[in-house]
Formats: sequence, C-alpha cells, structure tokens
Amino acid sequence: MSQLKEAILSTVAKGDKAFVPYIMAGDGGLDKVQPTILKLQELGVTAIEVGIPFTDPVADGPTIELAGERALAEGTTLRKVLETLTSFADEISIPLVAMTYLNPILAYGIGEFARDAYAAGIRGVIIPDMPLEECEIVHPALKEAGIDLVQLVSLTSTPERIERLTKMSEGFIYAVTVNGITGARQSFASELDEHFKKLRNYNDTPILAGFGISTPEHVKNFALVCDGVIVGSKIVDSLAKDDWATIEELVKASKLAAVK
Ligand SMILES: O=P(O)(O)OC[C@@H](O)[C@@H](O)c1c[nH]c2ccccc12
Repeated sequence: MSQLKEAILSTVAKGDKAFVPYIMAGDGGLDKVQPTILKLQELGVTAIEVGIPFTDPVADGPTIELAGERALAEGTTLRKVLETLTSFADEISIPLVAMTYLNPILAYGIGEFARDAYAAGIRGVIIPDMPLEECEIVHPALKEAGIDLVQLVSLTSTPERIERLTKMSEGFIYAVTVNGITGARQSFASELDEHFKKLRNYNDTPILAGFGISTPEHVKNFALVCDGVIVGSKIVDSLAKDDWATIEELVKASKLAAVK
C-alpha cells in the first residue's frame, strides 16, 4: 500500500480523521519551508500538501493566488522547492503531496521530476489542470518513482466520470466540496452527503474533502462524512500572519475527541 494511503488509513484506524494542510512553498521565502513543515508535523497533521507557485493558477481563489504571487516574487521555482525539501527530507516522517500545475512538471522533465520529488519526500501529486484523458503523460513516471497521482472529483462531474476518477485516484480521492475556485466559504451544499456516499461505491481509497473548509466546525462536520479534510486558504492566511493558534484549533478538530 502506498505511504500516503497508509498514513490516512492508520489515522482513521486510531479514531481520528486525516488533516492535510496546504502551504504555498516560498510564501515568506524558502527559508520558511522547513520550520513550517516541521511545526505542522509536530502538531500531528497526517500529510502536507505543498503548493508550487505558478503564473496562471486557474483553480485558485484570491488567497492562494496572492500567496503564489508573493512566492514567485521571492524567486521560488519547482527546482528550488524540491532542493529545499530534499535538504531536510530525513526530518520529515509524514508524506508530502505536491500541488502543481502541469506546465512546471513538463518544463522540469517528467522522469527527472518524479525522481527528484521522491527524494524530496513527495509521495503524491495533484495536478488540477490535467484532464483525466491526459494522465498517461505523467502516470508511468510517477508510478515508477513510487508517487501517487491524486484525482480531484467535483460535485458536478457526471456519474460515469465520478466512477472513472474514483477508480483511478491513488493515495486518496480529493472530493471537491464546492463548485468554483479555492477559498474560505461560509456554507456548503446540502447534497454533499450523497456525493460522499457515491465515492464510497467503488473501492477503499480514502476520501478527503477540500475547498472552502476554514473553521473547526467545518472540519468536524466533514470529518463525520469522510476520512478527513484538506485546508488551504485558511492555513495560508494564518501562516502569513504567524497565527499558529488558529492552525492548532483546526488540527484539533480532526482528532478523536472532537469528531466522536
Ligand atoms: O483553499 P481551500 O478552499 O481551503 O482549498 C484547498 C486548496 O487550497 C488546496 O488543496 C489547493 C490549492 N490550490 C489548488 C488547486 C486545485 C485544487 C486544490 C488546490
């Protein structure tokens, strides 16, 4: 079983739910990457989604888009992020998931990317602008390196597409909880429960909910219907303010005492 899937399933087996924070690598400078990852790891997060800044982040809302612009202004590149992660990879015990658009991977070279990413502790990749039909461009190299290709499954996908994406997704299924772009939301559609049930129909790949989750209440509510949550914009915002109390509250909401 992949390290990513195993990390999520063993969290769930303990009675907790998975908590996966998203960080924008290079926001505040690459020097921040190591202390941030190590502190999140210490708080007991299950995995960390590491965002690679990109000039045309079509799926991102304002919070992450601005964080990306700050990171690019710091001179952050995919190569520098992987080098930074590799420099302290022996201190990271949880799986990292890279969130990057397709272009930086193609520019890097797929095979080289897969090898360097694995050495950097990356065990899963999310590529939001890569259609299912084009997965074969990257999948063989990732598979050979031992990196999962995580699929995003949106509420509005047709039943046939939901089935295909669910069956193909590795590590976990990224269940997108809202229509639109990333960013904190107040409320969610009532048909979400049904959506999660549909994703359970095909296999035992864990299901993580993401998009718009920004309060401990949201974390607890989603924890009841799936295996865990991904929190992006709220984490990015809190890190920019150095507000660790908010981050700690969010992580705590995914633990046994909170979700039972
Ligand atoms: O920011 P939010 O609404 O909490 O959503 C998570 C999200 O930021 C993170 O997973 C992510 C950042 N950029 C993305 C692009 C596509 C899919 C997912 C992402």
